[in-house]
Amino acid sequence: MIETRGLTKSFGPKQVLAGIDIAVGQGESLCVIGQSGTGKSILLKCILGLVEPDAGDVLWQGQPLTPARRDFLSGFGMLFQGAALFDSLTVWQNVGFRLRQRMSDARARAIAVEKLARVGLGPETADLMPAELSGGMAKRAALARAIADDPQVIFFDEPTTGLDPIRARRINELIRGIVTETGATAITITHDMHSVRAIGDRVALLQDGRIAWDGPVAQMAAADPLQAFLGAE
Ligand SMILES: Nc1ncnc2c1ncn2[C@@H]1O[C@H](COP(=O)(O)OP(=O)(O)OP(=O)(O)O)[C@@H](O)[C@H]1O
Repeated sequence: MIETRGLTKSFGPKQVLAGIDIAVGQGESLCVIGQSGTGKSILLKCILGLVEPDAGDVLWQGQPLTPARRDFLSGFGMLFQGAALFDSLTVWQNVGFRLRQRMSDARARAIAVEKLARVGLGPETADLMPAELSGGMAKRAALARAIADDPQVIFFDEPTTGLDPIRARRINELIRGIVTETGATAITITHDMHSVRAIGDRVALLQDGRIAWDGPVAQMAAADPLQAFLGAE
């Protein structure tokens, strides 16, 4: 279980997070939505320990995730917006990046090839360079990297950004399948309501620094605060 309690963060006079309380249970998939600039990325960075909140706590299994425990997060998976593959490494070296720190290249490569297969990329892609991949393939490779270490928690930052609707749908379906089959906890930052429907069990709306609505995806059609998002589709 990952939880935030009373997270606040300001930049100068601007308060971006004004007390965020969210809890995501083991195996649950939460989507955080909100308009551009509402602080979704800052919230994610606070959870990951990349930004220090002004106040509040991030808890993992009931215990505060202090800087000393942040190394826990190195075992978590992360799909970055725009894939963010390392240009100078091959696809399998990207996927096996963390694995290579604690096992032989042969073993890491075998796991990388297996994870690439899970996201629909054949073994022939393993030795390509990221520049040789299409946008959709790069996103898949990045997804394979996010799951390479069988993480308990996976963060997805705008997973469909830059993809056409068909590729976006395939990525959403892949994510949902992977989250379900691994039982991982998933936190997805998105403004794509198709992603919310495909990936999420629950959705939280971030607005004016607070969670304006938090509930099951199945109930969002009747939620007043979400109407602007649903109407924009
Ligand atoms: N290092 C920083 N210094 C000052 N302001 C910042 C900093 N980082 C973020 N902000 C501000 O915090 C607000 C929230 O930014 P954030 O990137 O979290 O928004 P977002 O909801 O993820 O937006 P988008 O959907 O466009 O990515 C923005 O107004 C941004 O300008």
